[in-house]
Amino acid sequence: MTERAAAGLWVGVVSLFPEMFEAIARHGITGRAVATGRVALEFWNPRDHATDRHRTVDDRPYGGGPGMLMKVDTLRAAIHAARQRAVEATGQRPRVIYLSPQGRRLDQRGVQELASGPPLVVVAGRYEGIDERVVEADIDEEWSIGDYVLSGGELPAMVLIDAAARLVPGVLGHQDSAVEDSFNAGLLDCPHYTRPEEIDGRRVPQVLLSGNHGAIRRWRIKQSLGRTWLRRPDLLEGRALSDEQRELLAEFIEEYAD
Ligand SMILES: Nc1nonc1C(=O)NCC1CCCCC1
Repeated sequence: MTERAAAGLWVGVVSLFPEMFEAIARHGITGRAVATGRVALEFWNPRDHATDRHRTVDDRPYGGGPGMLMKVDTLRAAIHAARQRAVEATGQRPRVIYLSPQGRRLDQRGVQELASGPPLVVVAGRYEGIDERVVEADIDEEWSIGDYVLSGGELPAMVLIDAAARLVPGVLGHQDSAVEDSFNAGLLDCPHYTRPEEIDGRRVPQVLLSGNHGAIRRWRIKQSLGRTWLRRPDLLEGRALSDEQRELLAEFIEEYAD
């Protein structure tokens, strides 16, 4: 029996392919978050607002050129319906998000901002996109998951929802100490190991088998800092390190130089 919880995150999704979202709504940590009601997902399909016989949801671009755009009236009807439902369900006006390569680059800080704010309505584009006047009139924020072009906004929407869902209290069973997390947040993860103790002659670092939890904690912080220094030094720029973190990073660098 899954316990019911108040939605820590309410997301309305506007998409022509709502069934794609089963990937996050029906599986794993996010699936359990939805099943327990910690994350509420509701869907609006512009096609359901089409009034013509062919249920048209695309339209030709002014100025010609290849491809189509999402039809304005069916898209706007879906956005407005989702927005209204957000207010009914949460008592708050939603933040309406559009995913596109033209948006602000999503990172963990951005995910934290979105997860801790008002309910979200996420609009997934298709074809060549949406009319700029809909962006101006109905979209509050445009976000990008990276500098590449996908076939639709559904996968970016799922990336955003997945990352935000993990920040909802109770979604991650193993909520570590918040303080530790905040200190190590924004660093690359340390290496992880599980059985067997040896793979092709490669052994698990002895410290992880020692049962010395203090040494294990320090080793993991040192590895996170060291990997960040090696692979993403930009994440360390301007970052305040604790005395312990500075010592551990210095140790890593010294050993690396040897
Ligand atoms: N990259 C991205 N980050 O967020 N979205 C992205 C994207 O590539 N989206 C494709 C969509 C954009 C709207 C028109 C149809 C294709």
